[in-house]
Amino acid sequence: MSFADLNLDPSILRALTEAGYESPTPIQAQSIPEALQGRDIMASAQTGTGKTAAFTLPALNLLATQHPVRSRGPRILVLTPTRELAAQVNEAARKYGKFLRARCVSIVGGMPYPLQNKLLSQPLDILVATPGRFIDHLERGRIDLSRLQMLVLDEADRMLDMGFMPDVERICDALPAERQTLLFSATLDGIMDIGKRFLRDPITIQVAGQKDKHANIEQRLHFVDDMNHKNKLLEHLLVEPGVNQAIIFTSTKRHADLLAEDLYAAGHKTAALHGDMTQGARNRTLTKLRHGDVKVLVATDVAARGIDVHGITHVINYDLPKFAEDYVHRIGRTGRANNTGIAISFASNTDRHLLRKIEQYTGHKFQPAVIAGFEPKRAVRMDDGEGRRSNGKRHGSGNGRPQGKSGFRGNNRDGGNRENREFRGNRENSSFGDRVMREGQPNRARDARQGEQKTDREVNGNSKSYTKDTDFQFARALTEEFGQRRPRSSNNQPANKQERFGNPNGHRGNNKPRATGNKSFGESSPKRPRSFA
Ligand SMILES: Nc1ncnc2c1ncn2[C@@H]1O[C@H](COP(=O)(O)OP(=O)(O)OP(=O)(O)O)[C@@H](O)[C@H]1O
Repeated sequence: MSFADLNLDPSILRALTEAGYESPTPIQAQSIPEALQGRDIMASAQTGTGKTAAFTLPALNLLATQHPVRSRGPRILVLTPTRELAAQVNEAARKYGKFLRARCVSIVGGMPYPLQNKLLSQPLDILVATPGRFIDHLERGRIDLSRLQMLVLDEADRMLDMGFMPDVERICDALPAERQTLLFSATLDGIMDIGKRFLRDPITIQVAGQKDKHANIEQRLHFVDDMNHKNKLLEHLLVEPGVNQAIIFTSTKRHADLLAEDLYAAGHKTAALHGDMTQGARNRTLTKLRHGDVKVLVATDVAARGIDVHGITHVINYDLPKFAEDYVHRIGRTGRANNTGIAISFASNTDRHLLRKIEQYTGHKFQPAVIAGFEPKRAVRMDDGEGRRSNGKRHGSGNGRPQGKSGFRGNNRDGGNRENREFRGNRENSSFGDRVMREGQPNRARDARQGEQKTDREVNGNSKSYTKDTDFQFARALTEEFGQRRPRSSNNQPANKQERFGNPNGHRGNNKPRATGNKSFGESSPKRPRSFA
C-alpha cells in the first residue's frame, strides 16, 4: 500500500514525499482510512511505529476543506501528557501540513503566558497542548472552541497514569459534542473505560499484541552485584562499537544529575533531562540530542517520554523502572521507524520482582547475559514460576578479556591499580558514578551529616531542593500546581529517597568543574554541570 491509496489531500502527499516516507506503517494504514471516514478510533501500536502521523495526517486532511464558521479558534486539539511530546507533535504537524499552510501552535506548562496569549489570539488550525495549561487558558476565555472538529488524546495510557483524566474530562465537556475523537496509546490495557466515556462508538485498532512487539529491539539483562559493578559495566558498554547515541534511565532526578556530571567528566558528551529542569533547559537539551551534540542522555521517565531521535542506538536501564509500562516506553526510544536498537537493563537479585513484572507485561523472558571480565560475583537467581535459575548467558567475544574500543579501565571492580585510572586530582580512588554509588549505599558518616544537609538555595541560590526526587513526585507537583489531578497510587510511596540517602558532599552544584586527569574518553573539559554538551 502507498500513501496515495489512502485518499489524502495531494498537498499532504507532497509533504510525505519530501519527508522521505514511502509507504504507511501498519498503524497508519489501518487508522487513516477509518479516521477519514469520520470514525472515532481507539488505537494502539508499539513505540516508534508512526502513531503521530496516524492521527496527524487525517487531522490535517480536515484542513483541506474550509470550515463554515469563520473564527480564529483551532479545528483540531491534540492533548499530550508531556511538554516534550507536545513539541514533537507540533513539529510533526508543521512538517506534514507544510503545503497546506497549517497553522500549528503548542501550548504547554512551564512556558511564559504572554507569548502563549499572543499565539492564541491569532488564527490557528491545530492546537497541541498539555491538559493543565490548556485548562488555564480555557478558563481565562482565551480559547475559542467554536470551530473544533477533532480531539486527539495522544499517549492516553500515560495521561491516565499521570492523573490527567479529570482534566481531560473537563476539557471534553467544554468541546463541541459533534467532534471526532481519536485516542492513541501504547497499550489499550486499562484504557477501554476512557474510550467509553470520551469516544462515540469507536473502532478499536491494535497493531501486534504486546508479546509480538519490540522484535526489532534486542533486550539484554546484566546482573550486577552493586553500584560499583553497575558503573564499571556502564563505562564499558558506552565505549562499545555500535553505540551512536544512548539514553540512560535512572530512577531519580538527583541520580540523573550526578551520573550525567560524572559521565561528562569522563569525556562523554552528556546531558541530564528531568522534571526539575526548566522547560527551556529541557528543550535545549533535546535540541542538542537531536543534533548529535549530546551523545549520552541521562534521563528520568517523565522527561524522556515520547522522545523521537533517530540516532539512539542504545537504551540503558541503569535503574529498573518501577512500572512495567515504563520499561516498554524506555526501550521504545531506540529501534524507531524500522531501525534496530539495543536495550540493556541492569538488575540485582533484589530486583527480581521488577523483572518478573516486566516479563509478564512484555511476554519477553530475560536471559541474563555476562560480559567477560564483568561477571557478577553473586550467584544470579532468575527464579520464575517454573523455578528457573540461570548463571547467565555469555555475551561478547568470550575471550576472557573485557572489550571496548578504547580507554577501557573497568576490569578492576575492587579498586586495584588506581594509578592508571582517569580520575585523579581531587577524585582519586573513585570512578564516575561513585558518587551515585555512595548515595545509594548506607553510610554512617553521611547519615550523621544528614541533619545539616543543605538545599540548593543555600548552596547556589537555586530555589530547587532535591528533596522531591521521583518522577511520580513530579507528577504530584503538577497535580498541586493545576489542582484536581489524581496521581497514581504509588505516588504515595515513601517519597523521599534522597532524604534517606543524604548527600555525601553535604551540598552540590557549586558549578565548579572537577579535575579529571587523564581522560580516556574524548578530550573536552567540563565547564558546567547539567547541560554538559
Ligand atoms: N510511514 C513512515 N515512513 C517512514 N518513517 C516514518 C513513517 N511514519 C513515521 N515515521 C517516522 O518514525 C518515527 C517514529 O514515529 P512516531 O514518533 O510517530 O512514533 P510513535 O508510534 O508515536 O512512537 P511513541 O509511542 O514512542 O511516541 C518518526 O521519526 C517518524 O518521522
